[in-house]
Amino acid sequence: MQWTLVVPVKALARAKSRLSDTADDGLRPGLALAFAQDTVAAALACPAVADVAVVTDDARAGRELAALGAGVVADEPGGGLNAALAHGAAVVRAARPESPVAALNADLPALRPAELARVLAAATQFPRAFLPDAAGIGTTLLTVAPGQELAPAFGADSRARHRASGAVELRLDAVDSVRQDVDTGGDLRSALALGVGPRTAAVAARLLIAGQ
Ligand SMILES: Nc1nc2c(ncn2[C@@H]2O[C@H](COP(=O)(O)OP(=O)(O)OP(=O)(O)O)[C@@H](O)[C@H]2O)c(=O)[nH]1
Ligand SMILES: C=C(OP(=O)(O)O)C(=O)O
Repeated sequence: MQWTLVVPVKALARAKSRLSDTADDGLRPGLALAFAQDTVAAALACPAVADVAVVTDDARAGRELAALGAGVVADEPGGGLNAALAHGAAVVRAARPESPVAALNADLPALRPAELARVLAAATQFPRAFLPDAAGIGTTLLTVAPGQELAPAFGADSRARHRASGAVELRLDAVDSVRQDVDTGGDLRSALALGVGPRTAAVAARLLIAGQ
């Protein structure tokens, strides 16, 4: 079974505001882009993934992620994360109605293709399923079988909201790379400890050199 992934990417100039203590305004857009590049590259390297559609209004992010092999869907609703995901899911559904769809956050710089494959394999058993983030409060991945609505409820307390919506919580060990989203400096240290992709590693080295 091969999945279509929908990956939302916020405008880089506004992205990752909670990392402002770790990366200043000059470096943060590049750091957010590096997270997205490492996330998308790992997703495209996953044998369970047929294609990746990035939903973004950011021209630079769209160009760089298309260069990796992702499709790009314009964030036409411009109504925030869940509107972007619902729109992206509708667009990919129109092209591939028989494919299961997963929404995956773009801030998973340590993502490993084999771990993503295990999560998606577990999700195939359920009409809708999700994976909680490393903090246990949010969500990094929401999946939906063909013919079902994605009904994304990302944002504050999304683990509880996805559970309340009837999605099945995936309980898996050893998939830390799929859970480790990066919102804060502490999250970035955790991701670096897991081992990040090459683009994030390069920007993180510049952060260290700059003494931030
Ligand atoms: N297309 C799109 N993606 C979004 C939007 N808001 C957030 N995202 C993406 O959704 C995912 C999860 O978002 P957050 O972890 O809150 O990231 P963020 O909004 O950059 O971080 P903060 O500014 O610190 O809240 C990331 O992949 C973001 O790039 C949006 O309005 N449109
Ligand atoms: C959007 C989410 O991520 P974060 O908590 O990283 O903003 C979420 O967990 O639903």
